[in-house]
Amino acid sequence: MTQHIVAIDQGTTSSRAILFDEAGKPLSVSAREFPQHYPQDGWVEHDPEDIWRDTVAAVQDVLTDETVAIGITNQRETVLLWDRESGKPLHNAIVWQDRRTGETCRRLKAEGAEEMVRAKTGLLLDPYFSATKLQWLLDTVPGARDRAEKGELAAGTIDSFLLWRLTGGKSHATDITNAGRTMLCNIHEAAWDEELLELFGIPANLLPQIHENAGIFGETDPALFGRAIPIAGMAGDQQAALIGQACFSRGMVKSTYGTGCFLLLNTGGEAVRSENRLLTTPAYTIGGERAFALEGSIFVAGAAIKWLRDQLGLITDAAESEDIARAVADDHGVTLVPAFVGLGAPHWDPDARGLLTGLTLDTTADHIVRATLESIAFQTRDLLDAMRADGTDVPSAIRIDGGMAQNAWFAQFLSDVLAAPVERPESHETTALGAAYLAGLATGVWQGLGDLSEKWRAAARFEPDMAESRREALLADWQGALRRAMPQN
Ligand SMILES: Nc1ncnc2c1ncn2[C@@H]1O[C@H](COP(=O)(O)OP(=O)(O)O)[C@@H](O)[C@H]1O
Ligand SMILES: O=P(O)(O)OC[C@H](O)CO
Repeated sequence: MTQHIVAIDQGTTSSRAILFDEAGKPLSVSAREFPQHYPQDGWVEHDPEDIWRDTVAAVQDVLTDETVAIGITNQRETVLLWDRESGKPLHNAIVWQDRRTGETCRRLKAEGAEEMVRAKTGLLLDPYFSATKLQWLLDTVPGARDRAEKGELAAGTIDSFLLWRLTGGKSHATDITNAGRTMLCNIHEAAWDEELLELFGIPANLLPQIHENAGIFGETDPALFGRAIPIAGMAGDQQAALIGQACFSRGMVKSTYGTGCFLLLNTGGEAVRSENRLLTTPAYTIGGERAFALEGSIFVAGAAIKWLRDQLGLITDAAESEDIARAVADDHGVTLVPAFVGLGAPHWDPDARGLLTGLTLDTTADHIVRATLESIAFQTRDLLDAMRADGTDVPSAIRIDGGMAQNAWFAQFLSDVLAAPVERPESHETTALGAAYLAGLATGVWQGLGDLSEKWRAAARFEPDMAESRREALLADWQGALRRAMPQN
């Protein structure tokens, strides 16, 4: 009997549904881009009703009678509050890129909270994570804290909101990878932590139950798709990409280039603590077996290409950046630091802002486009250097995916700058594939991780092809520009 799985991939810029067959082959895709809201400098919001409407429509587009399960993967950290009775959000969701709680984080650091937070969560005190965003919602939305204390409200990341809505309010759950990014979860115990809840002023009754990644989270309300379909897997999108890339052994690494760039190194059952400002994060728990990862998070990757298109009008679509980068001999000394929402790993500077250096009268728009692509490779290099400095074994080849990975010029430049081979898999939908794998493991479509590893194939491999002297010169320019983007550091 044919068995299909639908993966929901709710990303920062688009909501998608992808139908997979038993071979892990994508059969159809439905995607909808949705509006970003920037109410103030450094603030980023999403309307949860946009996300909900687009997700349901995308699932309806691809669903077949043979679909046996749904998996969910999502932009992480983005958080919202909703009414348990009506299911209505109280406010827009506050997006992971949002910096409005920078001051709160600075205060908590000054009060000496960072060590306790790091030891329990593996995270650094930065506005990136959900806890201070949720605290802001409770303190700012009129009546929210009172209603929360009376048990009238629910909170959660996007996975949890979608699950609630898809199950008609029957299931309020999340998975360990999403919980691990809230800054409220003790990742060693896989449980909400009282001391953290108190620090951020979050009532425990707001929060979902934490589950393993592969298992039955609930069933869809039959009113939505004509029948009840099990939701059998959930994971944050970067962990789902790690699974979709079959990085199941300690020492395997993947780097995903969507809105941001996230490099995850599987560290097996050990939660490795970084001395170089990387994050320690749950990778997955499947069948009781826990894996952790070291993560480097860059806030702006594909978002910089979107900026070239939407704000500067230098390109008309993202793919055009590839031909432009090839058409010029070099970047003509131009360097971009895309610190549009501060800088993430390994710098963690919420106050850094974007910078373009090396401009001359003969700089062209094409040089700026090329410098934008280059900046994402330089940031990845900084992450790998931090991992090496932590003494972890960085593997011989890096597996890449996400929208930007389709850009072959970028993939080659990345390999040149990293001085390491870069591999791109057959599947373009690696994140969604990871969510499908989880749902398929829980429903017996696939038997175990070994089964999934065998399916991974490199469709393209990029070998380093740049003189060492040139690489060093480019990296020196990058480091110089980076220092200027963070004057207070
Ligand atoms: N060929 C390309 N070259 C460079 N960037 C690209 C290309 N195709 C897509 N992108 C960028 O990739 C991002 C979309 O990737 P995706 O993985 O769908 O992101 P997300 O899940 O964050 O919404 C966009 O920011 C887009 O600008
Ligand atoms: O939307 P993406 O794919 O860039 O991913 C967002 C991350 O999960 C944020 O941590």
